[in-house]
Amino acid sequence: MTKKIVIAIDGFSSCGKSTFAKAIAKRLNYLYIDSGAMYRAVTLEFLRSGLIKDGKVDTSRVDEILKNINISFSYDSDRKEYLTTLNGEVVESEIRSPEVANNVSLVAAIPEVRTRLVELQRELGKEKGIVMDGRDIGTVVFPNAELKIFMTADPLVRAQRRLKELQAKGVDISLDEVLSNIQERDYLDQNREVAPLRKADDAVILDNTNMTVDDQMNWVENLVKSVTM
Ligand SMILES: Nc1ncnc2c1ncn2[C@@H]1O[C@H](COP(=O)(O)OP(=O)(O)OP(=O)(O)O)[C@@H](O)[C@H]1O
Ligand SMILES: Nc1ccn([C@@H]2O[C@H](COP(=O)(O)O)[C@@H](O)[C@H]2O)c(=O)n1
Repeated sequence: MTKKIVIAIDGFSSCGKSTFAKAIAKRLNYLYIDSGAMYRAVTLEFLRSGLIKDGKVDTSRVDEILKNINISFSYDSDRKEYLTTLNGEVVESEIRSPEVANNVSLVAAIPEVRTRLVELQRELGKEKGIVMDGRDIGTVVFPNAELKIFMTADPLVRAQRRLKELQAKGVDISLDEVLSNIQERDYLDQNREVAPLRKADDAVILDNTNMTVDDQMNWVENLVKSVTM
């Protein structure tokens, strides 16, 4: 009999956290939660409400909007995808837009936003049997997670992977633009005052620059066994 655990995956932008987290969740039949999608959904709502102008957030209406926001996830078995829902609307492609990517780290630095989302994330993980990826999952959201992984990869390799993905979706963007967004988000995420991106002391580092997803699954197998048996 194996015990259900919490697996926290943190790391830099676009290094493959969600790809890896989804594969682990599928293997273990666990719930997968993309905490970045929650910050992206809040950013989309702020943009739609006109709260973000010239790289600044009008903080006077943040509390009011957060009070009325509803974010949830569903698994679409036809598309074999997890879909993020904002106030009843599936916003999976909208939250991946360059506009959201360019503003999300600004929004994620607002303490009220983090308080609200951490509360939701803890609620989702209270039954365990969950893999959650993000920036502060092992340090703040689930400091007692049984398995913590901190992911990294060469920034240029990350940008090339992301570019390929965006181009396949028909997004017109250059490698330089993708790379500078990744580097800017890494900088803002590591240097904000509240819950900055950092490796938890008890996290295991995974650099997947030269690894396939299958290599990563082989790498994690014994780690999972060691904490679930
Ligand atoms: N080991 C790998 N080898 C090659 N490509 C990969 C690997 N892991 C993930 N990818 C690809 O890299 C891109 C980014 O992966 P993913 O979206 O999982 O990253 P992420 O860390 O969750 O990103 P974000 O920080 O934006 O949420 C995707 O196109 C994915 O298919
Ligand atoms: N736990 C988290 C998760 C994400 N963020 C912020 O959201 C941005 C988007 O996340 P992705 O995982 O989709 O890249 C990210 O750059 C962070 O600013 C966060 O702060 N905490």
